[in-house]
Amino acid sequence: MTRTSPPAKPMSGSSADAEGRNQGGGGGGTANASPSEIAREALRQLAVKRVPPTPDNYRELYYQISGSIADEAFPVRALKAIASSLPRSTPESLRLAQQFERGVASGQWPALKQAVLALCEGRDSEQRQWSPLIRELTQQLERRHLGITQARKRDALEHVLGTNAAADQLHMRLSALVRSWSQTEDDPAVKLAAPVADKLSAASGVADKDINGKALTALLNKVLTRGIVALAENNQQLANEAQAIAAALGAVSPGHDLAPLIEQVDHLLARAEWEGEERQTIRAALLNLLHLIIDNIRELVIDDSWLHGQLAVISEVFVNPLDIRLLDEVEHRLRDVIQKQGHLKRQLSDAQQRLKSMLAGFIDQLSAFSATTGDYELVLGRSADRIAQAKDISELSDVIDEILRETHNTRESAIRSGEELSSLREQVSSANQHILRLQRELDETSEMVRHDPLTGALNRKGLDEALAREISRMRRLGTSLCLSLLDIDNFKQINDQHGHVVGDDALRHLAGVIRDTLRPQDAVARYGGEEFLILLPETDLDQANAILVRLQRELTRRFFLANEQRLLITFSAGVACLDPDEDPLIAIDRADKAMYTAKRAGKNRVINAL
Ligand SMILES: Nc1nc2c(ncn2[C@@H]2O[C@H](COP(=O)(O)OP(=O)(O)OP(=O)(O)O)[C@@H](O)[C@H]2O)c(=O)[nH]1
Repeated sequence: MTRTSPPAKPMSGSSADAEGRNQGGGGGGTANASPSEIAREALRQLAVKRVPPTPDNYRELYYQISGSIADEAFPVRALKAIASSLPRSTPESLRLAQQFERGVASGQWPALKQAVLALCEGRDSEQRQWSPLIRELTQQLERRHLGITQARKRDALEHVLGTNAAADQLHMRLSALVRSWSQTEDDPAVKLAAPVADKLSAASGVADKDINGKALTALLNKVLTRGIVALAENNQQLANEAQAIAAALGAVSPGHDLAPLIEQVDHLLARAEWEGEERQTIRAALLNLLHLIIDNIRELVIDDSWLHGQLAVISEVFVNPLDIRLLDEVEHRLRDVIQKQGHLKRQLSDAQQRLKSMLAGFIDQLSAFSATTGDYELVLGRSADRIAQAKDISELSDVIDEILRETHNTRESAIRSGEELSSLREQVSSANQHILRLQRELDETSEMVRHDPLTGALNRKGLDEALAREISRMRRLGTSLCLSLLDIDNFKQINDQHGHVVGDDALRHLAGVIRDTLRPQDAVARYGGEEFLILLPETDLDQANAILVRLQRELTRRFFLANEQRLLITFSAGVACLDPDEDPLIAIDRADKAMYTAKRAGKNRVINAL
């Protein structure tokens, strides 16, 4: 291929630009013709062929005539147009556009090639920058910002996306949006609720945030209507506010700005906190008052050991953290104290009344006796005068008769007084005995009120109270309540071999091990001779079974000593869980049947009831 000079354009203008820039060779077909001859011939053919004399047509004919190949012209103008439309919004895109411009200005294909390659690479790397932006965008969309609702965020995003901006501009605008969100604080209310939302999401297996949002709203509604309203039982205003916020929450539609509601909830919670603190203070003051009253009663009843015992138990309750079961126990004990005090007061006033009337009788007797002896003294004085003045024996015999008669009367009266006084003394002593007997009877009955005197476990009355209390707790709190009936194995044998006293000790031992093994909230009652019933609140059937098995193991560790001989006490047990609406007697019956199944199956085992 021969290199030719660029054909001069027939018209002036851009030909100068083209000159010297064309590279590569062109061969002459008319090898001997000079360029000007070829040019002339090309113009002639344009006219002959009636081809429009455009530069391109001229150039084509020129090369046909010369028989050479046209060097491609460097398309400066077109390239400049491209350069002007290159993006320059980011420093990087500006740098690339300028490099491209320099490539065009150089008129050199290699420089332009470099600029185009850099441009392509820049595009690639810009493409790669979208990934972190999209990741950050989704994160910020999910975050809950203080003062920016989700709806507002969606609107802003919609606005940016809806502008049909070029990719780099879109990138720039989205970056700015995401940056503004990321610089906004998190909403603390949502921070608090987040773990709950996560739990709900995990529990339901649904990651949908809308569903979580609804669940959270429902949850908050419950907190307000049940939690706060219950807490504010003595503060109607607080309760009303909680109800009002709950109602407003129920009316919230998607996209609603929650910020004012969140602020109200914040305020409400602060007031509920004060309410709680005030209650704590009142509770502490009431406890102090109760302490004071108990101390005073204790000082007043110096001689009553029973009352002292009861009061000691009550005082103990306040040493430990308050517990509803213990308070229930205190209430029952206080009732017993009040009842006992009432009895004692009545007895005391009866006894006082009787002693008063006895004393009055005694004084009457004394004065009657002294009146009699006073008369006797008068008679004696008078008789002495008459004896001194008597002139003969016959006069004396009248005096002696009178003395004898008065002496006899006085003696009769003294005997009568003595008898009456000793009868009075007997009455006082019998009244005292009566008071003592009453006192003893009261002591015994009060001890028997709710506990079995042999084992210290609850008796039937105590069991009934504990059952009623636990069933109502179960229904109120929706918890589970299990019970177990256990019966000592071969107890008759223990009695027969070691005697009844050892049998009693064995019962006491078992009751002690049960008490030590169970939790404080569990209750144990003696249900029959060698039968015990255990109440296990907040326990399901498997847990109850495991507790009884643990009790069996504990009994193998803690031997019972019968006359220094180690005896292994075992039991068979049936376990049943109460259905919320079930009659407790039916549940006990089910446990009883399971216990008999355990006996028939070989004893020393625990079986769950059907
Ligand atoms: N020492 C003593 N024995 C009692 C008391 N109450 C019941 N018993 C005795 O407990 C025994 C129960 O005997 P059974 O009903 O035959 O039962 P068992 O020997 O344990 O046999 P299984 O239950 O089949 O293992 C009887 O001998 C009763 O007299 C009590 O308060 N003290």
